[in-house]
Amino acid sequence: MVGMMGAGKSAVGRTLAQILGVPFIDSDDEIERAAAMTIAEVFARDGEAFFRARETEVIKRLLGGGPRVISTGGGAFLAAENRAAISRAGISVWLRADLDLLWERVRHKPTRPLLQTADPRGTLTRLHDARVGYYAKADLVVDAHPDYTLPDMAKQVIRALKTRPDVLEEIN
Ligand SMILES: Nc1ncnc2c1ncn2[C@@H]1O[C@H](COP(=O)(O)OP(=O)(O)OP(=O)(O)O)[C@@H](O)[C@H]1O
Ligand SMILES: O=C(O)C1=C[C@@H](O)[C@@H](O)[C@H](O)C1
Ligand SMILES: [Mg+2]
Repeated sequence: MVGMMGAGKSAVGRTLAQILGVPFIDSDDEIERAAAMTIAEVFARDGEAFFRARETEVIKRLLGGGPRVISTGGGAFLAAENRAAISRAGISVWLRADLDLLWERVRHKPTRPLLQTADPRGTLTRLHDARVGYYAKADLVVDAHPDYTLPDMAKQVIRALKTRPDVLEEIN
């Protein structure tokens, strides 16, 4: 799962993995566990570049396992190295959500270090505009909508996956 903060990568990914009966792993959670710190603490103590290096390591390691759903962090798909690793080992799914929905979902949580600015909505907008071209490189896209539940979203992802002949057999 790739896409912006608040798109639902973690929540939809977890539901999707349950439906498919495969493990679910979240790269942000893995980084927090390995560092024994929150992402905000990693950013504050070691900086974003350090976080990005750990993120690449974690994603490459997770991609080496068996069939699974991996939810990445919102910035992961920006790096060409990560995109290449993901497309070698898996299928990327962009959860596309518009800014109003993203903002609605991130505004109440102070856990995202990149949004700790004087104008978080403006920051979210700038990040979105700068990133959308990278997310568009994903293999598949699924649109989020305020009325879609997590199972609705997971089913949309499955429907998109079924357009891929290489996964059709595995998820039937
Ligand atoms: N379809 C949905 N229905 C209801 N709530 C949702 C849905 N998708 C996401 N949410 C909620 O929106 C919030 C943000 O979702 P989530 O944490 O999955 O985003 P994310 O893409 O993983 O963001 P990040 O890049 O910051 O990790 C969560 O509280 C989640 O439960
Ligand atoms: O969009 C981003 O760059 C980020 C999203 C989160 O998932 C975390 O990976 C971190 O807060 C950075
Ligand atoms: Mg997440």
